[in-house]
Amino acid sequence: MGKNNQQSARETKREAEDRIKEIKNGLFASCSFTSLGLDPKLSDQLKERMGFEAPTLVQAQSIPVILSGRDVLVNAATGTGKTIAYLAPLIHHLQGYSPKVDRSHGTYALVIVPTRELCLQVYETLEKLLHRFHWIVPGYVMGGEKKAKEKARLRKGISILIATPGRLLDHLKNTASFVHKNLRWVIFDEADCILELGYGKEIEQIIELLGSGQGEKDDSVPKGVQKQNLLLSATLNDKVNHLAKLSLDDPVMIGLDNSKVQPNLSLEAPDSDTDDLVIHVNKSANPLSEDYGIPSQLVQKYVKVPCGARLVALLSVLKNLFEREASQKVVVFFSTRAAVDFHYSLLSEFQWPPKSETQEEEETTKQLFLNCKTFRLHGSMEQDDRKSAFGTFKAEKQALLLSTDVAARGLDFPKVRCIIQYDCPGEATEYVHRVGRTARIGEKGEALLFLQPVEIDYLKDLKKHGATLTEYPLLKVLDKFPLPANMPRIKKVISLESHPWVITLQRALESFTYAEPTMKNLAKNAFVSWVRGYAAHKGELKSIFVVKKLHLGHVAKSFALREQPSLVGKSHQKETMKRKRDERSKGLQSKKTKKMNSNRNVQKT
Ligand SMILES: Nc1ncnc2c1ncn2[C@@H]1O[C@H](COP(=O)(O)OP(=O)(O)OP(=O)(O)O)[C@@H](O)[C@H]1O
Repeated sequence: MGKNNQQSARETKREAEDRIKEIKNGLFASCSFTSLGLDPKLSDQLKERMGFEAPTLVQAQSIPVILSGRDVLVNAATGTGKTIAYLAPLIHHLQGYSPKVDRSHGTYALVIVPTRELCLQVYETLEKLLHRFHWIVPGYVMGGEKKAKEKARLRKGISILIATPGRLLDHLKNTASFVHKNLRWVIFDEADCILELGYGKEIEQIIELLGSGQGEKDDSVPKGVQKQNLLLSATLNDKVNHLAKLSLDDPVMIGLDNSKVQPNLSLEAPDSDTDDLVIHVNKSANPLSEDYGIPSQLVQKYVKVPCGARLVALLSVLKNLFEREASQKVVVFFSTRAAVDFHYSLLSEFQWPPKSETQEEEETTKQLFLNCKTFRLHGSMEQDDRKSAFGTFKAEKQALLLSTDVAARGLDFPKVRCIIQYDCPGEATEYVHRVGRTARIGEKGEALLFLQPVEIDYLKDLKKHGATLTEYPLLKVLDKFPLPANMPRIKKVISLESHPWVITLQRALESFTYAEPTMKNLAKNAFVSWVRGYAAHKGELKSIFVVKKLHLGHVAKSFALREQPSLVGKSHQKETMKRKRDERSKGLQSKKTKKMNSNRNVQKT
């Protein structure tokens, strides 16, 4: 590199660093945790144990209001510190109780989250925060754990309980020793997601069983000690209206424009004396793009790839990323569990250069195509494997995580530099949460969305929600890879599929898949589930993601298959036969229920 080039590279780096500094400055409030009203011991804990020098803006806005006892609806970008914003005020109150909080008092606060991983994450944060307040006991209950053990823990008493909705409802109905008569706080973290995952009915029952609905407050009790409910997400939208209506009483809205609040909802700005408590985030101080909160330092790109070259493009992008910077973490999102399994096995075993070219060479010269540790995460893994993948990926410095949307919400993996959405996320809210796994708390981050040429209109949908993406220079990246010696040099590549690197890698991938029956089966299952998932896009997106527009032979290529497998796999046949048998015995099911069942078969998370 020439002197001038070196100097301009240094300047660009400095500029980027200055920008990040600027963003970080805009993300934090210029006050202390104590000045927000938190107990000095708790503020010290935040500083010394957690390393938090100052509150973030959303914390500075939320903490005093939550401390005041008002119900609150918080809408703030991903990675801006919402967890502390609600946990700190609870701990502040509980540590000051006299007589002291005791296990025998049962549960005082309940945090409801949509996924098991988020449940564990919030629990871990809570444990750290409670280090100095050992008499306040944290705990969690969630699907996949042994119920008997949870019952025993509940019997002993848990002061602050983190829970997923299904398991919580189960305990509320069946665990007599679960004491919640002192319950004061119910918090819905990722509120919109809880509803999107279909937990609406469970939540209604939970609110009823707990007596935490908005109509059930006792007006004679002062605000500071009566029941208080909080709802939080980066993408609060009209779907949350029902839950808000059900659970929030005269709430303060933080980070919500009036335009986002539905007129038919009982969430009008509180009248007269409480008017001053309605807070609107000052967008110039808060580094968010308009609409859904996307961190402004996030570099958002899309890559346009025809279906038949998708797999090669993914592997090439990943190789380029890890060769550019070995020490980094990347998350790739897929639409189905089977797709995660296939790509995980492929990346864990596929070697490069491929066998045929190195037959004469020593075994040791071959290595994995991607030189990094690879993990997977999805909903049908064993609970222990899920925990271990989540925990290890979190701790690694250089690693790749392949996941379904189970990792899209709330998870805080430190130092993730790039998010790749290999399969489209569906609604823009999901796009926002997936990309939100990077660029957290003012850090740098990149996001790359894979689109087929027929799907390009999806960009317009994202733009409507404030996400503007620029094109990723795929051809330039492909040109960087050394061509195999036996390939003719082509001066001008006409299409991506005719690129010699794409041809060679695709052939090698197909040979690899066909060499192992297990691998081929994984590919076939992934193909079938992917096509079904594609057909399950909802609403307006149905006109963008149209199965009929797909060339299924090319889709097969994207799973390293030479020909298109039958879309009716054996397991699907078995399921269909079983369903028909059940239907015959139960009488005819309604058309609607059948449709719901077939959608469930896609196993998206
Ligand atoms: N005041 C602070 N100073 C420095 N870091 C902080 C502060 N508060 C929180 N963090 C850190 O910021 C990261 C993001 O926080 P958190 O997970 O609560 O974000 P979030 O807003 O809930 O994101 P999401 O919407 O994705 O769930 C975490 O690693 C957390 O430890």
